[in-house]
Amino acid sequence: MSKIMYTLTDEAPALATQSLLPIIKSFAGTANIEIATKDISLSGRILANFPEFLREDQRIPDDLAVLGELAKTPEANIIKLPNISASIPQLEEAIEELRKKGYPVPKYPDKPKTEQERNIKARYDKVKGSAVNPVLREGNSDRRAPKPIKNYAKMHPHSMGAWSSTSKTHVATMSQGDFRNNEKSVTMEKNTVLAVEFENTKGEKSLLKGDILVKEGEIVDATLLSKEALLEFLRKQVAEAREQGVLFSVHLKATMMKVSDPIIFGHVLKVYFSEVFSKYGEVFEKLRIKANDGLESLLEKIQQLPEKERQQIEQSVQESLENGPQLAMVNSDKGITNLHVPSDVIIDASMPAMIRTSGKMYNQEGKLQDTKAVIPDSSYAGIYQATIDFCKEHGAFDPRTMGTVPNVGLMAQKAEEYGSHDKTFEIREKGVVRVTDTYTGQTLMQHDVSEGDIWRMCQVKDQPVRNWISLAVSRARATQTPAIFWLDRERAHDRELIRKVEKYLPEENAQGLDLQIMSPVEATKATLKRLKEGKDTISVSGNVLRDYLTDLFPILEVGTSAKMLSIVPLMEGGGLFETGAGGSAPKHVEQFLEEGHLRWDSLGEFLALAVSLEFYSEKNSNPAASILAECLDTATEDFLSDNRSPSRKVGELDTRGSHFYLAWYWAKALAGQNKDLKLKQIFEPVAQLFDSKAETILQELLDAQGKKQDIGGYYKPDPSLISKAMRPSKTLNDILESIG
Ligand SMILES: NC(=O)C1=CN([C@@H]2O[C@H](COP(=O)(O)OP(=O)(O)OC[C@H]3O[C@@H](n4cnc5c(N)ncnc54)[C@H](OP(=O)(O)O)[C@@H]3O)[C@@H](O)[C@H]2O)C=CC1
Ligand SMILES: O=C(O)CCC(=O)C(=O)O
Ligand SMILES: [Mg+2]
Repeated sequence: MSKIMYTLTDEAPALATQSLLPIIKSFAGTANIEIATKDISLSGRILANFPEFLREDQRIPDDLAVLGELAKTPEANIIKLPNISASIPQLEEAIEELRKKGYPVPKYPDKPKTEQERNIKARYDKVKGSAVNPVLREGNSDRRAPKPIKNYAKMHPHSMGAWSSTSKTHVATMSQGDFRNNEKSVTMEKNTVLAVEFENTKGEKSLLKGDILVKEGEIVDATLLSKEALLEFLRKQVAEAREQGVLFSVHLKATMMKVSDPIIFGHVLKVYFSEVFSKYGEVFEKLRIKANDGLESLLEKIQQLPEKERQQIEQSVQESLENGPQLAMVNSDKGITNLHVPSDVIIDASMPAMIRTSGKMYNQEGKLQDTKAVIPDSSYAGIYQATIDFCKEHGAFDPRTMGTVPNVGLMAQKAEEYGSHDKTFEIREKGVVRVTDTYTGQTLMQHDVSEGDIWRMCQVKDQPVRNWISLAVSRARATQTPAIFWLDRERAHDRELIRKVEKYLPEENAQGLDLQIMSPVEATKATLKRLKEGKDTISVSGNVLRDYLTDLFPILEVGTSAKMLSIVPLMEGGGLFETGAGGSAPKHVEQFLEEGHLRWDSLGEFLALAVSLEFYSEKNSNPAASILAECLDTATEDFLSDNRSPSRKVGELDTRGSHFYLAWYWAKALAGQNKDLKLKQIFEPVAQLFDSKAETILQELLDAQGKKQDIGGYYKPDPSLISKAMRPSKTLNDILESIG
């Protein structure tokens, strides 16, 4: 019998799991469904990758690899919660914590010298950044706001900052020398093997990457971001932000684009703090300070210096901050700027949050201010400027009346930019990079490059593209909603993709459907206009826009992407059910540790579980699973209409209390249905117990708040401590224990 796999991840979702999973297990058990857990947390991934450093009893299986294999089978039924996509500083912190706990995993060798160090670094590089999603996503993405969620937002609109037509907020993006403008793209005519080679000005050749297997019909792109053009652009933006009196902010995806974007982030830091780096560059070199890791890491590492030298550098940093444009802040109270940590400001969440907040970000005084949002590469930056322009002209959106924008996203098999990490290179010297066909020796694409340029190659296979087109058509048909393919005829890669859309669409049953192709900027304008009028439009997009749009629209429409239904129909027939499109919200953990109040909203988990149970029912001919799913959906609707989501404030309902309400409503729905009398019989007494004990349970849960929590770690907390912290109601635990 197949199982439902529930993932153990990090931070707030991992905490929430401690309280929600026992409920899920008790309920699912009544229909003989086994819920198994798989550890894909950052610490779990580290431990699984270094068995030879660990004692026998410390070793753990590589659960991510197991799930990755499972995802390629029709049996897969995986509920995937958000996990940390670690930046280098996060990875180093996690390693440090594990070592302190007696797990002797190696340190991260940032400049490996020996063969062994290179091997260790390669293994860590597999763990860092977005290391989980690409492995599990063996299908394309279908993300949408379910009806009850939209209805809830209409009834209880979240706050939306007003927009002024005089807002100075804008996006700054490159007009030449960036990935978009240098892109070349080809579609493979047959299966073959490619290589990426570099030739310097002396004619010396070296292999950057060989053995790249490509299939017939696969689209392959190559492009580069010129360091010179980037630096010139950044210098101009820093100066301009100061003149314009707006905040300076940079929005990247240093987590997911784990090779290119930390380098770009490092350049931003070096340009903003150019005087600091020109004065103390050599000291930094000695201390192994890397601009890519951010200002916080720099300030930490200079602590090793003698006091006087350290103070001089701190003084110089302070002067740069005073002389430069004001930086947008991540946390004004603590003085954490946009440039402190590369993973603090992540574009998919940060730009929508800014747009929702009147186009403003926080300044050093903790006040909201207009900002220059620097998004160096121009491939997708235009959608945000178009949204800002729309809000300046028409004012903020109104959640009570606006439509919805579901997304069908191309992402299977490491599609496009998100699969480029092993083919991204920071160029060492002037020369040429070529993509060649190993069999014929033919050069498919080539670029002149200079020292520091970031060159990359991306791939997308034909089968995922066909599947994506099919999925778009089936969503458009199922909902009778117009769909727009966000593809840019001015971009080399998109032109190849458009050829496929034009070729495969006629093979689909697309008659009578409104399907169009528009450039991202045009698509944004058309979609926003309809959205404002209360009309729905499906966005059909590539992988990066999938990521951006599935935060942008949900955050505007329903206040957060955590409430999205996020389904990945796996290409081999299994199902991957992601929870929300949001991440793991580190600040939620901070609040929990300080005040014993967790405000993680598990709506994404509830929605994912319902579709997973439904899928289970079909796959295993288990009608009881379908009843559980149906009643869970009813419970979720009641949960929403009674407003049982966690509050932000200590002393009010938190994640644990919200889980209790879900269990209560779910039991009531199961007791109230008449399709499965066995389930009815089981849940009638449970519902009665919940009715009579609700007050006690809620009080027990409330009593647990208001004090500091010790969970014995951040990346690898102590399981018994988190379980104790997240399950403080004995009454509730006993009832759950008694079910079935
Ligand atoms: N699929 C995945 O595995 C993903 C993982 N990540 C990872 O998550 C971490 C944080 O990323 P970040 O970009 O800050 O994005 P997050 O989505 O974690 O946070 C953005 C904001 O969204 C709100 N939010 C999101 N989900 C919930 C929820 N369930 N309950 C309540 N509020 C929620 C919070 O805003 P507010 O406080 O205003 O309520 C939060 O601060 C990183 O480590 C990143 O790598 C990020 C995206 C996806
Ligand atoms: O994998 C990641 O790092 C983030 C994924 C993400 O943001 C998304 O899929 O929406
Ligand atoms: Mg995202």
